Amino acid sequence: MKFKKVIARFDTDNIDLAEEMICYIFFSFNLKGVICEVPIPEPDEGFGTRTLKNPEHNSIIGYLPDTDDSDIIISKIKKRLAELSDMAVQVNVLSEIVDEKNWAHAWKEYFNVTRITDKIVVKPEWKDYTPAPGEIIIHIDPGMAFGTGTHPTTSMCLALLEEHVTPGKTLLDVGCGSGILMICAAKLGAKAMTGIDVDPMAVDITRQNLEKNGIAFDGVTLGVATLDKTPEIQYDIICANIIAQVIAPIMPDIAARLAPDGNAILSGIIQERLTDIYAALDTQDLECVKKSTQDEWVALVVCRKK
Ligand SMILES: C[S@@+](CC[C@H](N)C(=O)[O-])C[C@H]1O[C@@H](n2cnc3c(N)ncnc32)[C@H](O)[C@@H]1O
Repeated sequence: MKFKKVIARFDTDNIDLAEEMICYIFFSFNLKGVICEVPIPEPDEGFGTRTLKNPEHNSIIGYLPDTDDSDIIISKIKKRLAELSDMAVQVNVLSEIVDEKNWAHAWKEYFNVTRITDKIVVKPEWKDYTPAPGEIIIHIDPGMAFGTGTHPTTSMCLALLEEHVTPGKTLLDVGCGSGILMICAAKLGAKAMTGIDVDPMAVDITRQNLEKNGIAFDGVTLGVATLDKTPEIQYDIICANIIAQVIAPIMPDIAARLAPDGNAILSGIIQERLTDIYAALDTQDLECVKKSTQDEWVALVVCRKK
């Protein structure tokens, strides 16, 4: 099958805000395999055996099946992206036709072994890494789904999972992407886990990655669904690494599934949207007990008000 690769190359002083806005527009047009490419410093020496290729530009890339409608969709995307100039984000959109087999692996050259904490390391399947005693290695092949651990929103969630998951805890991951958070939780001892995503490809990739990491499937439920269509079971930990515009409206559904002493880890939030999230927490009698930040991104740990 052929796809249209859509590249939004952008220039701005606020890269995180631009990433969030462009990803939101890409998701709203149902683009698949959305990745953010921004120039980053070289990884620590000794991580992996190959040199990372650093992108030259800030770009968000996504894919659309190449159908009769794809050019119309791209022109609508261009129109929405042009409106970002009001927020001092200049976007230039390029598109090209690619074969699925070519693009599905193109991003791999940017993904290296990534240390998240002293204990947690994310390792792409095709890289070498010898674990130190006691390290948790997350083997990941995100395929077309989001979640390599290199993005601040994911790495903050992984670090917060290390603080909150103890053996036997139950977990719900809203927007499981590559399954990276579920794998981390399972390796920290979580037992019953549910992962949902609106993207069927992400759910497939999560299933494959759980298998690659030797995570037993009894106690694991995966589904292509939104949270309101997911059974109202209570979980000790709920993760939602999406974006603030998605998280704030589903706060009642999150609250309904949070165990009395449970914690929700909310990520994918940029500083500018924090007040929307705090307002949504308030309506559900939830409060923030920890705030992590990396660049412009924020991840919150929330619980019921005591
Ligand atoms: C930023 S990625 C996070 C992936 C992974 N959990 C991580 O932390 O790296 C967000 C994921 O949420 C999914 N998503 C977007 N809106 C959603 C919604 N309303 N309900 C469930 N999943 C959603 C996307 O398809 C995507 O896979």
